[in-house]
Amino acid sequence: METFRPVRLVVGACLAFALLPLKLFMYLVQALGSGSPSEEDLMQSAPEPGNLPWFAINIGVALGRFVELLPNWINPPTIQMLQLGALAHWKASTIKALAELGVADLLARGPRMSILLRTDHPNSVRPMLMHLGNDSDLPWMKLAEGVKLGKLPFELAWGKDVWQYLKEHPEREHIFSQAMAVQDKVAYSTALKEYDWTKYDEAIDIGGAYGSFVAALMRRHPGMQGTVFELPQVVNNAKSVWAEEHTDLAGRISFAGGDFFDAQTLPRPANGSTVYIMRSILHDWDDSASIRILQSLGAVMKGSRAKLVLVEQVLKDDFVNDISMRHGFDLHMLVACGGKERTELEWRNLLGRAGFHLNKIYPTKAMQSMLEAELVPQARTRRCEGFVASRFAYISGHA
Ligand SMILES: C[S@@+](CC[C@H](N)C(=O)[O-])C[C@H]1O[C@@H](n2cnc3c(N)ncnc32)[C@H](O)[C@@H]1O
Repeated sequence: METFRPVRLVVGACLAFALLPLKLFMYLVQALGSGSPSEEDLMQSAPEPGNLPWFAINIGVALGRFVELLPNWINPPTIQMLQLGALAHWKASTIKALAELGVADLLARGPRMSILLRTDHPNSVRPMLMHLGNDSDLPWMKLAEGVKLGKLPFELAWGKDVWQYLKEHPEREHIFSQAMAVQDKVAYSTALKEYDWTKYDEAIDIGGAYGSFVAALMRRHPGMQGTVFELPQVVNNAKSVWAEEHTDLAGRISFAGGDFFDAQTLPRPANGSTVYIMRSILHDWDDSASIRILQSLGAVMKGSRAKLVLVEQVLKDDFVNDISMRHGFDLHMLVACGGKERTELEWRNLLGRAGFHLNKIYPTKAMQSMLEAELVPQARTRRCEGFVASRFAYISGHA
């Protein structure tokens, strides 16, 4: 039987009150430091956690986890479970409804509310919340049914896979591609800083949506050429976006439409040093589809010195006590497209099975890491396969 322990209440309340002066102190420092922020400050301010030192980020994360656990000391388990199961959903649904309805735009001239939901804020998360709301809520409701039937929740909800759905609803596809650019706003420039991109003079972004990542990369490295490779209908929109938003990069960018399962349509590397980038691509797909994508990329990289950089999450092996965004996305990928987030070992195995070697993982101060990989020369792959086969024969012989 569950009991509500008064001791917990007292300890929890003490801890909460102990944190209050700290919070007040932080508000005071903020107020003294900047005064009341003007409309212009709010519109232009783009906080850059990428500039914070690692120790500050680690302390922040640890403090955050600690504070997150405080309600567990105060609320009885029944309330906690209801909050997790219902309140969290109601809060999220309200915010997604505000995003879809454009309420923050309507309030722009009124009290300063929900500024990050405004369409015109440089760090607006509105398209991401619109995608997560309108397109993804229904599939989430089909999670239990999907598990029972062994079917993808997205397909149960909409009758087709996410890529076909987006193709048939161009207005939702536009929101989805804009939502992908939100990754640059929440991940800031950390992926651009934590890896040495100067060794490349060409970057080919495979499944690059509207090319926001490659644009930021090219701006940072003025000698770099770029290519956005996408589905034909997306690449057409990408061209219009570049004609409006990235005119400073005109002449250095190319566009190619195709299908990353078909090597014939993929851009080949130029003579210099090329990096193929796949950001948030393989987490959309299960292992067998991911291997097919990697293999078609391997076919065009063959014989060149090109490298592959995946920008993806790397899950920790133990996820006890960690119902974080990372694991939330792991489930979301399953719901939305049958994909998954992967641990380091899973990435290493996946790349290995497709003929790549994972050189190194570069963590960033955002959720994603950069995984640098290169194609293993065929002779070496065959030697490895031979070695594995001989070991297998040896083990079977002794079993
Ligand atoms: C999760 S989004 C990532 C977009 C982009 N890399 C980013 O991080 O902003 C996946 C992208 O893959 C593209 N895509 C899906 N299937 C594709 C295919 N068969 N060939 C090429 N691109 C594809 C989608 O259009 C979409 O833009």
